Amino acid sequence: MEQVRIFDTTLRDGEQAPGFSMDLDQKVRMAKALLELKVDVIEAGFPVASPGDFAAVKAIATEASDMHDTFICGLARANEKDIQAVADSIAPAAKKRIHTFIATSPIHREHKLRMSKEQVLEKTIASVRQAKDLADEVEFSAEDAIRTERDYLVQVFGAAIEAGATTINVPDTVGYTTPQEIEDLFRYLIANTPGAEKAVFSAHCHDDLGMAVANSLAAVRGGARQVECALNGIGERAGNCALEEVVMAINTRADFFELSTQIDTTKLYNASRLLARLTGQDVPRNKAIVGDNAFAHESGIHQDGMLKNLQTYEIMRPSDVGAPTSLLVLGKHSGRNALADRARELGHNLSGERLNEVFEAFKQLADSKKNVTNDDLKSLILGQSLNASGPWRVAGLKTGAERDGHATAHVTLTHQNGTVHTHEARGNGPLDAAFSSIKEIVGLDVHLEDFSVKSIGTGIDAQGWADVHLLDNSSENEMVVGGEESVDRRPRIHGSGVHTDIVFASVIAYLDAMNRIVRNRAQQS
Ligand SMILES: CC(=O)SCCNC(=O)CCNC(=O)[C@H](O)C(C)(C)COP(=O)(O)OP(=O)(O)OC[C@H]1O[C@@H](n2cnc3c(N)ncnc32)[C@H](O)[C@@H]1OP(=O)(O)O
Ligand SMILES: CC(C)C(=O)C(=O)O
Ligand SMILES: [Mg+2]
Repeated sequence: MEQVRIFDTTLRDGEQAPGFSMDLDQKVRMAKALLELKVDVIEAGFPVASPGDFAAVKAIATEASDMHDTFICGLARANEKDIQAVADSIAPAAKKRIHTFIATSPIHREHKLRMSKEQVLEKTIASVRQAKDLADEVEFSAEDAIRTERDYLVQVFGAAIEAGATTINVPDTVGYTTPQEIEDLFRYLIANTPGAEKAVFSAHCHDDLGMAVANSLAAVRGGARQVECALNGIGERAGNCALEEVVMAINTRADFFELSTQIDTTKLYNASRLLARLTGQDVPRNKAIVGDNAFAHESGIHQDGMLKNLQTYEIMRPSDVGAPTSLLVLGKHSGRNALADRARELGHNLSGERLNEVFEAFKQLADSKKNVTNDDLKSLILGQSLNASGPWRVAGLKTGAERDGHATAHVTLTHQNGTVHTHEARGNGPLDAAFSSIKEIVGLDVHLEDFSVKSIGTGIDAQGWADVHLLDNSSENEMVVGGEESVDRRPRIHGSGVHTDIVFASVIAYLDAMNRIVRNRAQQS
């Protein structure tokens, strides 16, 4: 299959965007990752921009001094000083490319460069000629090509090829074009530029209208055989065409494009993360190919499909891009099949009514918590089994603080015989008040001996796990006092509760212990 060259400009166009500046060490580390990715060209910087960028480009060229598959390139305006700076900085590289550019559109010619068409043409020829003697290859770009008159563009490109440029880059500098328009432009340029057969045509698309990748792929359909792109799509303003996206589109839809690249796609994820780490700019969750959600599924229907066949909802394997394995995230959109699958992984076989009960509790939890973790699920299965074994269940709880430091709790309990009971009590705090209400409704004389709450997992929405120990004060269990020793024969009953609200968790725990006492008594009688 014919190959499309991947020209990486993470370290030049990417780095020149606000927030993405890198120092020499960082640029070299990134360049090593790009070499491992096997990009065809690394545009390492704009050497005349600063002594630091010159040194970084030189250090990268030195790193690539025996790398014969990757060109090291630097950017230069169409003037002698810039071109010489690129030549000097890339000198140590095994393969050297000078990239020189000048704007060709009327708005740039008239207002920015203040040059006539003829002057721009002359600069183009002079700079390509100079660069040709200083590197293995010369690339010429007509900045803002998309907004340039087509006949003039053909003239400039023809002159650049004649002067020695072997790559002709057609930038959509301001992200203005559309897929149909750019495909048509490439067909036109390749058909009409004198000497076009001696050059590789290249696309350099920006993302101002969110079409950089689509436009680059359309350019490829129109005959482009080099795509300029940056990892994570970084670059001026809204960024450049995202390297990982364009590469995986060509790769995944080889049936459509009938083309390939030489990129080792299994290195994409790590390279993307390295860039994020070095620049301190996180990859958005929903970023194609490398975002956290690229291979994550929360909705039940998708999870069910994934459990039956991965291809139902994934067009690439995570391993194709070096990403962690697909993730079924449990949340409020998940279904029973995914819940049962995760529970099985955790050692609990849930099915039938039991699965329904846990599922109901899970949905309640998921409504109050973004992600339900394995810890949450384990405690939910355990806690739910405690809470499920009545006869009493918590149906409602409202607590409030009073000015004098006391609190009130309005508790509603249901009994398995279908009755509903409510009671409001005052206490020293919301728990004291809630426990009094429960005691009143259930009608048991108990003593709270021990109580604790701990967090399961971390974060503001972590669940609370409450443990309660009650002493059953019923008459047959009275303390026996005799001689020097007193023996407390009251049974010590334990209860647990789990909830994102710790007051609720405590109430469930208290009621769990109460339920045990009720069940014990029923058994005894
Ligand atoms: C579309 C792109 O991404 S182009 C690359 C953009 N990247 C950068 O600009 C990052 C690096 N740039 C820099 O560090 C600085 O701008 C430098 C060192 C290159 C130049 O700095 P200065 O000499 O102070 O010039 P300044 O940036 O203010 O203005 C740019 C000058 O270059 C001229 N110029 C712009 N493009 C070109 C070109 N391709 N060829 C020749 N001259 C050009 C402008 O007309 C302007 O000239 P003027 O000073 O005569 O008006
Ligand atoms: C220098 C050129 C290639 C550029 O970055 C642009 O026009 O966007
Ligand atoms: Mg650009």
